[in-house]
Amino acid sequence: MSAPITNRIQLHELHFRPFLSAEELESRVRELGEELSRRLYGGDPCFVVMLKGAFVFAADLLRASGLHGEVCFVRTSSYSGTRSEGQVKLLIPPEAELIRGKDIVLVEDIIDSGLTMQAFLPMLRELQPRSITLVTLLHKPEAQQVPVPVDLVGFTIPSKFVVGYGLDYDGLGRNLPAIYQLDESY
Ligand SMILES: O=P(O)(O)OC[C@H]1O[C@H](OP(=O)(O)OP(=O)(O)O)[C@H](O)[C@@H]1O
Ligand code: HPA
Ligand SMILES: [Mg+2]
Repeated sequence: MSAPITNRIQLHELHFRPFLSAEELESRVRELGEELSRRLYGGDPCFVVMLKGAFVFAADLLRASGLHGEVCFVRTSSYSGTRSEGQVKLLIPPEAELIRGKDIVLVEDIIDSGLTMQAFLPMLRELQPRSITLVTLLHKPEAQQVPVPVDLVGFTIPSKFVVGYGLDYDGLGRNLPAIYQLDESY
């Protein structure tokens, strides 16, 4: 039998404590979906989802928004364990023909140092979208090293490593239905 989601968990050598419950996530994602739908009413949206971390959030957000539009997946990578390596690699680029002239909803799971968005936004702008609305589930303002034009934030959180609901520690934890925070007392 699997452990209840309210308990502490261990991924590899690190311990994590419960931080945001599945119910809190569901309710905030519903609000974000409604807000997006208000902002983009009458627009011509295309959702750009940042893999891998944003896949769970995006699945819920897109359904909550009720908007019609294509979905495009992009993959960047910079994290090794709990640290950004600084160098942002574009592993899966966006489909240019889905971006040009569209109102892009850029879906991120987390803005931490800001380096991923700092590297990716110019690449996206080069494809000439009509507009970009950047939505992130989590934002760590105290960890941010560079400015990022964020439009919608689910939760502003402290500068501690988190996992679950799409976010990983070294590949694990993405399928947890709630979000957990690193417990450094172990
Ligand atoms: O603001 P930053 O410090 O750049 O961090 C945010 C980015 O880091 C994570 O991606 P990661 O590179 O770990 O890839 P993943 O989504 O596949 O886990 C996360 O999903 C964001 O895309
Ligand atoms: O806190 C985090 N958790 C998981 N992945 C991340 N990528 C940037 N910050 C984080
Ligand atoms: Mg990651």
